[in-house]
Amino acid sequence: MAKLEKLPAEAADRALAGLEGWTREDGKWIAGSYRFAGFPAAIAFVGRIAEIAEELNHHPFIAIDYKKVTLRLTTWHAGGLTELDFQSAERYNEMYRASIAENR
Ligand SMILES: C[C@H](O)[C@H](O)[C@H]1CNC2=NC(N)=NC(=O)C2=N1
Repeated sequence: MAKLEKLPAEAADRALAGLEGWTREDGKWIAGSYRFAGFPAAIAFVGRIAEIAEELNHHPFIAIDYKKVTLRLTTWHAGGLTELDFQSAERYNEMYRASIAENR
């Protein structure tokens, strides 16, 4: 399936089942939150999100709430969820897991 082709609902639900910690907000968005030791760590993570978003040319909505960062993803051009949303979310999960491992 082309990366920017809107996924049918059941395909999106299947992709979501394999994506730890993310939920669907409505038919068009997925959302995931990450918690950090403090505000500086949250901001550092946002900087790394920006690098991945630029690499993928796929940009999340980012909410920073002190030690918590919430990302929301949709594919504007497709008017809903595409594989790129799930691939992006998986990259952010991988980056978060690595950042937690680093700080042990
Ligand atoms: C021109 C540029 O490739 C497009 O505007 C990209 C940029 N980042 C994007 N981000 C997201 N979330 N959806 C898009 O459709 C999208 N399109």
